[in-house]
Amino acid sequence: MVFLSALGIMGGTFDPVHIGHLLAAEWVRSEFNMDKVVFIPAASPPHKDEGDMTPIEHRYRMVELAIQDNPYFEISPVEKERKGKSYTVDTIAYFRERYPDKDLYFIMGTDSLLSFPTWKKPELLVTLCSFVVVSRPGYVIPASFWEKEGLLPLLQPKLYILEMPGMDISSSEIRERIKQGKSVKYLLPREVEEYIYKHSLYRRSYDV
Ligand SMILES: Nc1ncnc2c1ncn2[C@@H]1O[C@H](COP(=O)(O)OP(=O)(O)OP(=O)(O)O)[C@@H](O)[C@H]1O
Ligand SMILES: O=C(O)c1ccc[n+]([C@@H]2O[C@H](COP(=O)([O-])O)[C@@H](O)[C@H]2O)c1
Repeated sequence: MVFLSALGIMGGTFDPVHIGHLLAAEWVRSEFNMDKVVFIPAASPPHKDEGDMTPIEHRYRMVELAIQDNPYFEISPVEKERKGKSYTVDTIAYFRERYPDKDLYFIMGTDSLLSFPTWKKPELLVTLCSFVVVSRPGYVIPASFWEKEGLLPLLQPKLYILEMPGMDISSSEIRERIKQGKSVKYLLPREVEEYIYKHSLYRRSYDV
């Protein structure tokens, strides 16, 4: 039996999931020799306006379709099923309890790291897992970020910064392109693209 102990957790709004997300998860998995990466679509992302957000059922299904060909990728409904805001500290506490012996790594892009000090209970969160931050075109960590007192000394020992091939892709750009009738081919998996057209996502209000 192979002993595998590192688990990656990739949270996101995934509206829709795209190849930037998938590459980040696979890059980190491979670099850290993780046994799997669990994708967690957030039902109610704390920092995002839910007004025009696609219903979680669609976003969740698109992630299922996107990861189906990668045996190392899984999806969890933990935030889909939880009421209220999808706070990462609650999600990681759940995984910590479920996998007491595993090293947990929360995977995120540089933009997420920059907002990290404003997340719910960041001082508790840093005690529950480590963090892998992947590079993202357009986002740099300013020197002043490292000068913040209080949280940073706690975060830094648990933080890994990883360069990955730059993917200047965002869900918002994909949504905008679809709205304008432009191609999104190769920006996301074909199955996800087909799902979007089949359900007329990003063009009108949605029925689940
Ligand atoms: N192109 C990318 N390169 C690296 N990391 C990314 C990329 N796109 C998203 N991420 C990271 O994936 C996580 C989930 O991102 P999210 O679902 O909000 O996608 P997004 O493309 O940033 O969406 P939106 O454009 O709607 O804000 C975040 O931690 C984010 O930093
Ligand atoms: O817990 C928080 O306070 C918190 C605040 C902002 C973002 N997050 C998480 O960070 C991940 C990326 O967020 P987003 O908004 O870029 O999709 C996702 O899993 C969010 O739930 C978490």
